[in-house]
Amino acid sequence: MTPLTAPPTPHTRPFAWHAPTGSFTAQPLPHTPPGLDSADLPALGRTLLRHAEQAGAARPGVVGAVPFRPGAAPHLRPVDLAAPVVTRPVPVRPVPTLPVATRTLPTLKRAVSVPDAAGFEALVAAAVQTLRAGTLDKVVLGRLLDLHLYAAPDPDAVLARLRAAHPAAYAFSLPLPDDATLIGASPELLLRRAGRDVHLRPMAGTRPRPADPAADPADDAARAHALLHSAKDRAEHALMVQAIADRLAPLCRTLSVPRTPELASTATLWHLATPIHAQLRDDSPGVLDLVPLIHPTPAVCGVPTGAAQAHLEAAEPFDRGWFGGAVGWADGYGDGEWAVTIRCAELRGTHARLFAGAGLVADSDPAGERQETAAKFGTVLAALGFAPADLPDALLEAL
Ligand SMILES: C=C(O[C@H]1C=CC=C(C(=O)O)[C@@H]1O)C(=O)O
Repeated sequence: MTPLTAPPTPHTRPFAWHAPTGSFTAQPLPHTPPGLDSADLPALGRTLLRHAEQAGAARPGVVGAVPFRPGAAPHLRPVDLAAPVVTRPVPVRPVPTLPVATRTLPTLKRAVSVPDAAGFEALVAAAVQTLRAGTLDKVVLGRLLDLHLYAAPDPDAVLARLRAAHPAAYAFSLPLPDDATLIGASPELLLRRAGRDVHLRPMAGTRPRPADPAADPADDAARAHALLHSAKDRAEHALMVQAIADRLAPLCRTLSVPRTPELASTATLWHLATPIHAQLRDDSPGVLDLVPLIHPTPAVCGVPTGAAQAHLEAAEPFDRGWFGGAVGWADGYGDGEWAVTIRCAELRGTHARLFAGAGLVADSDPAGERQETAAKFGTVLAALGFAPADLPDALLEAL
């Protein structure tokens, strides 16, 4: 097993993308085009695709991330998608057992959550009042967890562990400015465009799985069943699907939206998911036109979008940055694949900033929603070496 420490020089690390449909890594091409701070995703994409072509790319492409806040600048880089693309599916590998020597690494100096556990529950309770008053139908409240570690985690080793534990996820590692890396394993496909075919799989509704689902399959199945038949979760899910379908419909020749959601599992959580398939009316909207149309979905923001955004601006005591945005790639034909940036962290030296959110409706329970965010932090925590059954007290208090 690769040790968790001793990272290679961050700016030489490529973008890595491991999706159920295929995997690749791509080194950003050297670039100096102006306008890189543009918030206009399609225009920025066109500029960088031209640049990739001029730099001699055989298959010009862009990779990067879109922040949560609409209007904030994306982080996009030109790449050559020709050589490094691997189209076969990622092999499903068993979760590795860590040797004892690495299991205890990296040691935790300090853990701080914003808001802290009590603060988050208070924000949920306040949001529930607003939801009951009827001005909002749903809002997704986020938290961050700052870990200060004695040793800097190696992003490549963290990504390898995320992939091993979540083989069906969209696992990514994106070098950011200031030697930081955005890393995660998102279960949620924002959208994939291949010609006129567009696929989405939005998620809302969550239940934790037992610590070892294989050891207690009946309990695991009962939790999944409870989620699938929960009126609260189904209502929250339906709001989201409707909002996404409404945004897509004007561009589509056909739009297939199943009436009932399906169950989706990660290693630790059950979710409700709806696979949506659309056929575009024409070739003109590329994936970089569609991302800003769909984002932010009610899976990360709320319903109605404007009121939910205003609520989050006022309530969340931190800037989400990339959390709740989108991460992925696009090519010169307008095809590409983007995941919702959740179950993620920013790694910067010995500092790891993790993010998690929970979708709230009028009958949400503050303690339950806080526990849900703790379970969602668990994706990256485990990849950093913090096993759920063996969390340090300082971390337990912060969760
Ligand atoms: C916002 C997150 O998850 C979203 C995706 C699936 C289920 C969710 C929920 O049940 O609240 C969230 O909408 C997160 O992981 O931080």
